[in-house]
Amino acid sequence: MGVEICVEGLTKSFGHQVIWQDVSLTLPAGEVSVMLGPSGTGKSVFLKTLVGLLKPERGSITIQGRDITRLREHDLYEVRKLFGVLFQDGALFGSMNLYDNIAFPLREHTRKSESQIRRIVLEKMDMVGLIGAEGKLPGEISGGMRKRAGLARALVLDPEIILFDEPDSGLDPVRVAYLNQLIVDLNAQIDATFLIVTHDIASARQVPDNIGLLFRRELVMFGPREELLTSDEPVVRQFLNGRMQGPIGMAEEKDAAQVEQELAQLGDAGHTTTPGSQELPPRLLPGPGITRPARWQAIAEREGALRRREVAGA
Ligand SMILES: Nc1ncnc2c1ncn2[C@@H]1O[C@H](COP(=O)(O)OP(=O)(O)OP(=O)(O)O)[C@@H](O)[C@H]1O
Repeated sequence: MGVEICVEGLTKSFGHQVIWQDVSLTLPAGEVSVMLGPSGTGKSVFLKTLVGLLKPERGSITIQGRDITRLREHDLYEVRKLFGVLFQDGALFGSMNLYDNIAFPLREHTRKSESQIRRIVLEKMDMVGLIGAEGKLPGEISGGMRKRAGLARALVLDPEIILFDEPDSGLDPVRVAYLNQLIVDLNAQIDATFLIVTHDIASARQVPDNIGLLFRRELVMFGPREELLTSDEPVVRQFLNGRMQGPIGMAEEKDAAQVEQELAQLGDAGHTTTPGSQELPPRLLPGPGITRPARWQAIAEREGALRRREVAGA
């Protein structure tokens, strides 16, 4: 079972530039959460702060009863072993074949024998569909395969928490669909806590249990998928619909009068619609033969109730 991460009142700045402030959220154990936000709102900085690579100015990050923002380097090293991180480009070593890339954390951080390492590496390569590609160099394979190799490497130390930094960037829609299915299947199989930073709205709609949105140096919302997807909050709606009209501008936020005018022209002033009037798209389910975690029952009931309310209100 993955572990819960509890973030309270977190603030991160670089010099005078506040990246985000007073961020509070709980990533529930074993669930998949997605963090959205316009470019430059500090999503990657958030991931790096969670894993202890960046120090926040204020607030706490509690994992297994310890506030990791206050740990010394040695203790932090231990906590980091709970994490697997999939970086944007897979962060593979170009001169090593996939087998050696994936074996690397085991050789660095454990005393396992080469035969034990072989068993683990092949098991993880099998999970991500890379059996047969052990001898390939990163430069010889596609972007999608590199992501999957990076994911296999993030899995070898059996992490309790996996952070994904834009796993879908640079992939075509079909590869993104396969990767999303792999993420949902993996979460059902290993039950770790997942946090995914993405710009892909289709993925954000289908994959997670929870969604958060960073904007204007704050966490605008964080909550169950169905709450965000049916929200009438103008920033959330603009972002999830990928449109220009709304509070989010090209470089900065827009002024209130302009936003009001745009939303009125769109016939979509957030405050005049019925709360929760947005449609809830279906969730991506684990593939055939994969046992669904216990929480799926509760989620299905919650979403079913919401759909019934939608139908009754239509
Ligand atoms: N080490 C650093 N020192 C100073 N500023 C930094 C550092 N790392 C990030 N920043 C700044 O923090 C801000 C947020 O960056 P970050 O990469 O987290 O944004 P993001 O939301 O992930 O963006 P994108 O969606 O485009 O990847 C940017 O203005 C960036 O320049």
